[in-house]
Amino acid sequence: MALLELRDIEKSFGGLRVLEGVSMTVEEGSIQGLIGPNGAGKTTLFNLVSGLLRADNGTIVFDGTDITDRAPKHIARDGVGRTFQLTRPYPGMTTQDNLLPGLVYAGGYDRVSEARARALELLDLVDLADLAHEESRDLTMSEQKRLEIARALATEPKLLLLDEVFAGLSHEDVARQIELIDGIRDELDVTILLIEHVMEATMTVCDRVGVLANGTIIAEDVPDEIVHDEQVIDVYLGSGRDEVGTGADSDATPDEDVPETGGGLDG
Ligand SMILES: Nc1ncnc2c1ncn2[C@@H]1O[C@H](COP(=O)(O)OP(=O)(O)OP(=O)(O)O)[C@@H](O)[C@H]1O
Repeated sequence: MALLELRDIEKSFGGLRVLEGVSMTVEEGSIQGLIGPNGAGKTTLFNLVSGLLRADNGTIVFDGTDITDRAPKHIARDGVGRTFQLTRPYPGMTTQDNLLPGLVYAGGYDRVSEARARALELLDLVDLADLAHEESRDLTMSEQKRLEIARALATEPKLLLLDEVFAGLSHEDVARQIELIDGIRDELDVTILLIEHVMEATMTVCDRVGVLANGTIIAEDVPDEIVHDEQVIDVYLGSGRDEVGTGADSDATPDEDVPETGGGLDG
């Protein structure tokens, strides 16, 4: 069953047509990737789904309900959680307290004592329980990225939108992040849609991947098909083709750095 369905979504900023008829579905229980050149409109799509922006045309259906014109707070309460590309913990708050607004605002926790207990469980899940009482601004980048995920989970989502949660991480931290995302799907029963430029990680963790370019979805398939799709290679993967691995069974995975590709069209 489709948990999220986008139908013919259009969005312009002034004279700039960013999305020109985007249709895609995210199946319940899946980890779906969304890749595409810089400026293709991936974050714009997240902003539309989470209600921060309004589509000019088209329909967004989440869990059987039309949420196209809903306010962000209602969409969060309906069960769509998200992270932001730039992590932004509440300054001056501990790691644990950073989760409380989400738990109370959208997670359905009225009692602070229960919210605090749930916050600790979520911090444990993202491997930050030891840092629960540290000020969030003292966390490393990798820890802040995991806190960002925990903050999104605090809203108790059915669908989690992850915006570049592998960017800038070491090879080791990328592997840990992949494990975490798998765990969120399997243990919390959360469906995941993720935007990413780190191709090896994307192709490893995702069940299916959609490619956004030129205002539309130009391909949508399992990772192994996407990395061999000529059109996708032309507009996005480009010369990074030989560096794009699909995980353990790939015959083209480099053993040094995790490849990051943003080639192809810019802007
Ligand atoms: N609020 C806005 N006002 C005007 N233009 C915007 C706005 N938000 C996004 N844009 C423009 O829309 C286009 C798509 O931006 P968006 O951030 O969605 O792309 P993206 O695919 O997420 O890119 P990246 O991979 O670099 O993060 C860009 O040209 C961007 O400058």
